[in-house]
Amino acid sequence: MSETLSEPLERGNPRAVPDRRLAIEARGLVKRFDGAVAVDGVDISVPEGSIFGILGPNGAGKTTTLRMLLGIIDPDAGERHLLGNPKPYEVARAVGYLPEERGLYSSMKAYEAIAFMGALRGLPLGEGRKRGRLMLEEHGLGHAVEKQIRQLSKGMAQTVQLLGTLVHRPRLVVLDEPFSGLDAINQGKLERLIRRLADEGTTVIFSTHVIAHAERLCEQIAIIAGGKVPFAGGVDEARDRIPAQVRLETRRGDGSWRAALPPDTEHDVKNAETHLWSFDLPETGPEPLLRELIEGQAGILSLSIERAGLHDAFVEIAGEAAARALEADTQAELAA
Ligand SMILES: Nc1ncnc2c1ncn2[C@@H]1O[C@H](COP(=O)(O)OP(=O)(O)OP(=O)(O)O)[C@@H](O)[C@H]1O
Repeated sequence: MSETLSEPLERGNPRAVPDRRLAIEARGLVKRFDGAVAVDGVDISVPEGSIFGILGPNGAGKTTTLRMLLGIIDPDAGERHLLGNPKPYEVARAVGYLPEERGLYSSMKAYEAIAFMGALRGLPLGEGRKRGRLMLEEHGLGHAVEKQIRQLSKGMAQTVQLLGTLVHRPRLVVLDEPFSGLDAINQGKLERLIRRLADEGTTVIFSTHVIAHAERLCEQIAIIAGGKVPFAGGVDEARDRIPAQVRLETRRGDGSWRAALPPDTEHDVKNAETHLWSFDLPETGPEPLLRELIEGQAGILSLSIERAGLHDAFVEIAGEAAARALEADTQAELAA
């Protein structure tokens, strides 16, 4: 039986991993702005201790969804439990939130800014100052401890804000587009930090329009487009929506084994001795195929099975328009 931190929501939770508590459980979330639907019936289940990505283009409804989960705004319909509580603001002290709009008081010193953010989540200021100094040093910003925010680069200020999000040691960390505005080196550092948090048992949910971050980091994702979630589940499960591609080289061009290849197999002859075949891996998997090839003496020269990436899965699930929108967001960010 799946165990939740709370009373299970009425509509059940078919995708929950058995025996794993849920840090977030939301069902049927709807939000309209001025009559226009921004989020249209979103279901999300985030297991405790996991890294969960909300992947979709700008305007898809990522921020609105996160804000509803956190209780910053109320949904027009649907319900959500955050750390088992149907009133998310009641567990605010156990949550760290990095909003999409970055900003710190520019006259504050870096360590004070971190302590201030911790104090907003119930951490005593003295403890926050101590932790702030330590965290800055640990993250290679020891030289910036006493610097005012206005003296820092944009990337450094963003790191300070991220540390302020974590200073009270939240059980759940919610990051809205955390990679935006960071250079490649700092993006790598952030990926490592997110992994470390999860290793320590912290649940991390982040939104992104960059497939690579979701693919590298997440155990589970929700794909969101036009306010709807056409897929929520494991990254591998999403990739398996597309058949793996088989590329086969054989010495022989005919034989009983040909019946094991799908009818739409592409066939090419490299030279009289080498036949090339490419096709979708049959649903029965590689073993029966290999057996036929071996028993039929096809003369296997090489065989590779390439699994689909999350990009192809995204196109399959969300459609080409959404995939193009993701790409455009990434290009726009690079140009900025
Ligand atoms: N406060 C608001 N008032 C009116 N419309 C809003 C408001 N907040 C969001 N929207 C609209 O809701 C839709 C979803 O926006 P949302 O910010 O959730 O998307 P997003 O996926 O986070 O994209 P982005 O990364 O660009 O913020 C958009 O059409 C947006 O214009």
